[in-house]
Amino acid sequence: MQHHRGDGMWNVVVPLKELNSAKSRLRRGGLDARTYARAFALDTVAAIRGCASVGEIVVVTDDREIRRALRRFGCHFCAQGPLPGLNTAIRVGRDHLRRLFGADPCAALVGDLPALRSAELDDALRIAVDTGGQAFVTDTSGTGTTLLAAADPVLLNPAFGRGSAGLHEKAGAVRLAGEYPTLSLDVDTPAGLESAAAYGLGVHTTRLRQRTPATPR
Ligand SMILES: Nc1nc2c(ncn2[C@@H]2O[C@H](COP(=O)(O)OP(=O)(O)OP(=O)(O)O)[C@@H](O)[C@H]2O)c(=O)[nH]1
Ligand SMILES: C[C@H](OP(=O)(O)O)C(=O)O
Repeated sequence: MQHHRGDGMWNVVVPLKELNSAKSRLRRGGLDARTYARAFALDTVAAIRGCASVGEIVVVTDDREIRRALRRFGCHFCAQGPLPGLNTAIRVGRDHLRRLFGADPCAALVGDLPALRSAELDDALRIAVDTGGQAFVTDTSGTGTTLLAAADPVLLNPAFGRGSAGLHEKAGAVRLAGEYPTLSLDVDTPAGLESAAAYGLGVHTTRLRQRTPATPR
């Protein structure tokens, strides 16, 4: 077992698709999806890194540019491996963290939360640890999931995708009922980007949005 930042702290998995295929709904909305996906990843991981309760971060991606861009945050990196899909990626990250760091609590976050505030994630993780099992935060629609956390990493069993909130709940995960406006705000569409901007985007997405036209094609 290696030394790490803080025994008992949360370790976090962030799955990130290859930039060329990421954020197809933004692309269909006329935005430069590749560049936005990269900025979202940077802002999401910067906010996670800013959490007092987070120890290690593992990013699961096959994208070399993302790895290069995120190196500054001291992340670990895993390749997706032979099997496709978001849940596979999260399981790969979870297992990597368990191998390296043992039984510390483990959370998975989507990588498209450009307005995420560290204090909000810290709050959610503090409540999640008390559940003793799995806990989750929904997206703004209430049907998707942005955070799945497990006090014991063996219990982290991701079912992300359409209707994931219901699936996580059915599996016994506790729906965190607090106010998590920036943790809930995964950006999939140009309208989602505008909602996130109302809360205050991270620096990378802010800069990009200032450079690119505000009105989608
Ligand atoms: N490593 C990995 N990450 C994934 C995969 N699918 C989705 N993700 C990541 O999971 C998070 C949530 O994904 P989505 O909201 O579906 O985002 P997306 O797939 O980029 O967007 P759409 O193309 O519009 O569905 C984002 O951080 C994605 O980069 C996958 O197959 N592998
Ligand atoms: C990852 C997925 O979200 P979406 O693809 O709808 O953003 C989910 O909510 O589990």
